[in-house]
Amino acid sequence: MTPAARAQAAIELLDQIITAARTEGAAADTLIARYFKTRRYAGSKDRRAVRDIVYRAIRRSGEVPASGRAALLGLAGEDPALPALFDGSPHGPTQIEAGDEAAAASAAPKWLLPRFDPLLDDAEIAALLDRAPLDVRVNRLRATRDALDITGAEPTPLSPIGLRLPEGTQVEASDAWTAGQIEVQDEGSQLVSIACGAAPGMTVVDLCAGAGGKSLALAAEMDNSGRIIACDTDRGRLSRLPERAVRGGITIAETRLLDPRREAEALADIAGAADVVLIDAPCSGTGTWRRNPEARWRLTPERLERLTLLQARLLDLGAGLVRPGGALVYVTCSLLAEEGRGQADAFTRRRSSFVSELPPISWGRPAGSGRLLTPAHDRTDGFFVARWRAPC
Ligand SMILES: C[S@@+](CC[C@H](N)C(=O)[O-])C[C@H]1O[C@@H](n2cnc3c(N)ncnc32)[C@H](O)[C@@H]1O
Repeated sequence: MTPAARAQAAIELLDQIITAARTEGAAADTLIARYFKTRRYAGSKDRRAVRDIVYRAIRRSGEVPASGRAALLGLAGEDPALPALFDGSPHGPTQIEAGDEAAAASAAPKWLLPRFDPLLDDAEIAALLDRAPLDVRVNRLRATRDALDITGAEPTPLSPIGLRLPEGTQVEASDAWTAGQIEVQDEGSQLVSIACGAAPGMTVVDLCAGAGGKSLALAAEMDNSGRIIACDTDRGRLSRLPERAVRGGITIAETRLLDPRREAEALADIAGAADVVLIDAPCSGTGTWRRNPEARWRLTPERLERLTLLQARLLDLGAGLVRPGGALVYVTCSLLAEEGRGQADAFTRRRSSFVSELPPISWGRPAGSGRLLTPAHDRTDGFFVARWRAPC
């Protein structure tokens, strides 16, 4: 492909990504993969170059751009190599005309800025668009961090069970991954799993387990002894957990598919019985923009309101599963006050018999009754974590 044809491909992809963001359609990565599946003439260098342009254009636009062309023209204002590619050649973008719209640069949608946790200033918000490192969690059941020999791997600065790998490492092609010794997991996600305080022999409910990232980490903390009930309403995600558990040598995790709004019925047999309940709640994902910058284009005030209502409902549901004296842990990969400290304060007001306690960790910063990890301060994905002790 010529450089101009790559620019045109980026415009077409950005148009698709913008439409998908408005209509809750497929993720950018999926759209990019589909696009190239039907364009076999594009070699790996072309695909890498187009992908790079697309993601640079996404990262610099906090607001949804008017079109793919506007997104790229915005980027062209900052990258001197791009304007010349609007050359009107057969496969390239048409020439730039006076009045052509160019997307403005910003880190986040304007309506969202006042809703970030007060700890986040402009520099912290800008850092949400930095490039994320590639972290893996070492599975204590299969290996120790010191004994693993992976080219270029460095210990993660905060997590005692993490390794940071060179960008582009093909983790799933490695022997260590095949042997269940490592799992891809951001350092922040490892730390909030440790903050649950799960120990051997416990009964632990992971209420929003997804594909089991944190369930597997909890199982390792528990030395594969006890019981983990991993729940989710998404059949596709939850169905990936058993295979991952087998690879990691984990036998204590069972999955339970929940029917949205009828979760309590499916959990009646374990009401008041769990030593630890983890609620890794669905959220805006503002703490993971480094990996999913287009998530900013998908969030709307209405969607955020639906999420905060669901988080409150899941907290109340989780509270009913904790045994007397057990722990309730609330985690979000959000850096918005209403999904973090606001949600925790509202729960403490609703359920005053649950005593808020600081998570047993030293990383991050206190944020209301919980702690906050941010890319700028901790070099991890953003997380809020809070913890309560149930009444005896
Ligand atoms: C932040 S993700 C969980 C990520 C996962 N714990 C991990 O570490 O990979 C939130 C999950 O909540 C699930 N969810 C949404 N509504 C739910 C509900 N009513 N009950 C339980 N899980 C729900 C979503 O399907 C999603 O998988």
